[in-house]
Amino acid sequence: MEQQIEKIHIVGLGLIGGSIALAIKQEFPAITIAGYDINQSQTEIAKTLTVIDEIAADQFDGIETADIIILATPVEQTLSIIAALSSLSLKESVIITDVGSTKQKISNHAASVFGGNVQFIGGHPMAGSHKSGVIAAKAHLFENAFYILTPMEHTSRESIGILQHVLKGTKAHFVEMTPAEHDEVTGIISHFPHIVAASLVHQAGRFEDNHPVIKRLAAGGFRDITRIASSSPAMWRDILLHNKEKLLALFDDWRYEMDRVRELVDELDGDALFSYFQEAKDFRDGLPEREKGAIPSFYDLYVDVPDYPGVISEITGYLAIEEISITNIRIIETREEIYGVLRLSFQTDVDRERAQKCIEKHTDYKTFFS
Ligand SMILES: NC(=O)c1ccc[n+]([C@@H]2O[C@H](COP(=O)([O-])OP(=O)(O)OC[C@H]3O[C@@H](n4cnc5c(N)ncnc54)[C@H](O)[C@@H]3O)[C@@H](O)[C@H]2O)c1
Ligand SMILES: O=C(O)C(=O)C[C@]1(C(=O)O)C=C[C@@H](O)C=C1
Repeated sequence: MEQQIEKIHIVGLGLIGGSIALAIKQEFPAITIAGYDINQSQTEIAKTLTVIDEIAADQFDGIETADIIILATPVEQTLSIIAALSSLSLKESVIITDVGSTKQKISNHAASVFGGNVQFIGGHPMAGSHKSGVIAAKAHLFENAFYILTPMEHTSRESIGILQHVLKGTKAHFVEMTPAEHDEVTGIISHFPHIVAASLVHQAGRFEDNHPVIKRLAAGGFRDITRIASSSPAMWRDILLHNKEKLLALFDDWRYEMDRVRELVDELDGDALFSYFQEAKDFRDGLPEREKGAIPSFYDLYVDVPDYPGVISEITGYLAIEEISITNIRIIETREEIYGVLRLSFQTDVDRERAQKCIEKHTDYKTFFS
């Protein structure tokens, strides 16, 4: 790598900015990472957790000496930061990138603001969480995920190589596409599903007056499909505002889809309904699990546990001793006799395997995962 990267400046120290900082630091401990977040407490937590080495007093404090600038704010904020950056004296060789979930507006804005004078490379790690904030940041958040890059026409291959090298610690797989293709694809597999998740929650909420028990009865299916409805409202407001055209087309497509299913139900067409679910199952089961591409947001481990008070804290206590973090825990089945099944969810399959070994070491509870 020709250019020596000594300092990285990150604006936005939340889940993604923090996770990228941790991943870079893990791979390149000698690189200095300075960071700023508009929420002072986020900045302070990031420093306390050594996610960053230096606190930038404001968005651009010390940015003139940065080799790489990473914008990790909600996408509407990214636009205004790009505009502000254009009037600063930055390193001639500086590389600027973002992590936004939308690319067209950001890339067009960067092109109009920077022209060919700055190496701007749009970026989007296709992994994350419904959680927000630096407290949720993890170095391995992007492991095995796709990291989409949307370079500009004048972006040099050398700059792209440098950025990919610096981001090597993410253990993500880099793929390049145009901003337009990016917004279309992510509209289908990310943005619109978030609208659907939130709409299902609104629908349940509308029926809660007549059925107050709805919240208590909401089980795995509703919880699974609506998990992402717990994501950051600010983030998703901005994403929808940035991807309006693609999403309007998807609303039309969704209406067609709902009318199609409605008709099958109305006609009590059992065969067609069976095929409808079978084809969906085949597609969903075909999603790549462990290779490149779609990765499960969580890796689940099932534990057969005796149904007595304290069994959950017993299990989590053993995992805490070995510093194995859990992303979710739930009793998913209570059998007639004395047993229940705990479903423990982990961010990676490495954590899951460590947990399985830990539980088998400390207990005789049966564990299993698919
Ligand atoms: N959450 C995900 O799963 C995910 C995945 C991939 C990409 N992204 C994208 O990453 C970006 C950040 O998302 P996140 O999940 O880290 O959200 P987050 O809420 O965890 O972090 C965003 C941070 O930016 C800060 N911020 C907002 N405006 C700012 C400004 N003007 N200057 C400095 N800091 C500012 C906020 O205080 C917050 O701490 C978004 O553009 C999002 O679309 C999110
Ligand atoms: O894992 C989650 O909770 C996510 O929603 C992550 C997710 C997505 O899959 O839609 C959300 C936004 C991003 O731009 C990329 C990934």
